[in-house]
Amino acid sequence: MDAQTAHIGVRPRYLVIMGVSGTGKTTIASGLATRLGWRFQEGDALHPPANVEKMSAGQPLTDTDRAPWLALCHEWLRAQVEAEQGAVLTCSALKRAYREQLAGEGLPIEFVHIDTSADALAERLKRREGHFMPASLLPSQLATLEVPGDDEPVIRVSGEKHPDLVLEELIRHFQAED
Ligand SMILES: Nc1ncnc2c1ncn2[C@@H]1O[C@H](COP(=O)(O)OP(=O)(O)O)[C@@H](O)[C@H]1O
Ligand SMILES: O=C(O)[C@H](O)[C@@H](O)[C@H](O)[C@H](O)COP(=O)(O)O
Repeated sequence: MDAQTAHIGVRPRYLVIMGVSGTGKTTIASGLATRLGWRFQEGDALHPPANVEKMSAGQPLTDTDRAPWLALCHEWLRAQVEAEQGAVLTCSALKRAYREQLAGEGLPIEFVHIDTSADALAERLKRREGHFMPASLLPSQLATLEVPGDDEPVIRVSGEKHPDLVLEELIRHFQAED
């Protein structure tokens, strides 16, 4: 545990910040990593180029498209667990089977599901600049999402509060559990 983490009083965790496009994964994950001194990986950056081309062209990914991406996400998580270094990954992790793949080999992964209304998401994606994901893919993202069940290791937060409030809520949750 480094000085910053010790100060906040949160033990290292291995988090996947999940949810549909535009829900705030990057915003929350990068904020957590900065505040807690943990490693951060943008899951979008692990997509094979063919996946990015497909999404950019407005086509939803299939299970087959996602398989190599999820494998890379899993590898990144495994390396962080081996290093015993707190870590935060963004990954939509839309289906239960994807979450099982991410946490495979018994990794102690926790998912943070950011839930945001379809209307707010559509508005955000329309306004977001410099990202390959078009707003037109939102309906397929929402249709594909399998909301994590109570039997899954998930922390649920609303993505409609200010990001600073979401970060405070999560850090308080971690402090209370440690
Ligand atoms: N809680 C929030 N309230 C309002 N806007 C937000 C919030 N979280 C993120 N945003 C904005 O919404 C857009 C999508 O956020 P982003 O973090 O890129 O989501 P994701 O990584 O899930 O696609 C960005 O323009 C971001 O600034
Ligand atoms: O599984 C998928 O269909 C994609 O991975 C998708 O869920 C993801 O959301 C994109 O990578 C867009 O990136 P943002 O989520 O950052 O908008």
